[in-house]
Amino acid sequence: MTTAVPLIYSFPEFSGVAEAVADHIVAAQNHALYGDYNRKKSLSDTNIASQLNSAAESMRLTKSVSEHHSASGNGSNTPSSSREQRKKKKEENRRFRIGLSGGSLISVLREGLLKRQDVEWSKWDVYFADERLVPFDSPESNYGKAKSQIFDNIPPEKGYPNIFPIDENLLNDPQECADTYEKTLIKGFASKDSVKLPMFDLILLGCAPDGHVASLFPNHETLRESYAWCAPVLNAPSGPPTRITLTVPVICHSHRVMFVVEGATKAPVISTIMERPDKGLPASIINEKAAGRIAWFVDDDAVKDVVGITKKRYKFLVHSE
Ligand SMILES: O=C1O[C@H](COP(=O)(O)O)[C@@H](O)[C@H](O)[C@H]1O
Repeated sequence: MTTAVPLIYSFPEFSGVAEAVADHIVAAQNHALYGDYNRKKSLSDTNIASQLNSAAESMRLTKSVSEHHSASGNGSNTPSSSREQRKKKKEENRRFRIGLSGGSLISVLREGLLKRQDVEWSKWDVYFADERLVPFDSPESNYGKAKSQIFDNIPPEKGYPNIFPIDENLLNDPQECADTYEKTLIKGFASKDSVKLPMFDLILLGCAPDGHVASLFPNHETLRESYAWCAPVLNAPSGPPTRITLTVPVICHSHRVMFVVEGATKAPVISTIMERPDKGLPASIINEKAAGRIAWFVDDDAVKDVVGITKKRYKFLVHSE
């Protein structure tokens, strides 16, 4: 039985969810890139380091994963100016590393993110929380959907993210596909130092009516995977049967985890997640293990059956430009 009480932000309409989700993502982006939720684009400010709060800074330093910092070391006049240059270079090379789910989440992101001016797309590394093993041009492909609905619609002048889809040649071999995706993660998160788990800045999750999260299905053995970063799924009970998914330890190691769920069809499962954590649905497991770093963004329909939860009023973190 969990004692974790997640933050739940509820909105009357889809547009409210989309707006708040986008704000939360941009805040996470700014925090990852600049250590400050409200940091605006300019990188020329060499005092940026003083604006990093100590928690964010120590987090970055200790995790010491693949921040692609090639120390410049040239042209420095004094020790302090070369230190400044190295610091600046490091700041310029910072990436916002996000894990994306598919499904209904994609339209929320499309609605919320594309209209914003402060998404620094070119600094995003986009991985997938799960993927269905179907061709990218199938409407069932999480990558395909995200690409056609979001990434292909980013105005060119706003830059383009680094996107890491699965290897489309491995659709018939779920184990190999999962292993290969794990290697992609290792390259992105642990190329310099070995790390036990990758630490995403943010993982975005949906939740299906049957309670599955990413491609972690209720009662499936992948829920208990404690070693692999990425696991194959062979017999999903709904949608495409073969998939790969990030594992529970990886999701729960993320700096932040966001659930985005809307619609009355989700009301029964949300009520089970919130009121019967002992049922062990995947979302309840994540609520428990990532306690303190989880926020739910829902519409009122999705939480209409839940009694006795405290819904928070969302306070926008990023000042609009
Ligand atoms: O199969 C999947 O379903 C979940 C939930 O999707 P939704 O449309 O009910 O929000 C999704 O998060 C996951 O990425 C997807 O592969």
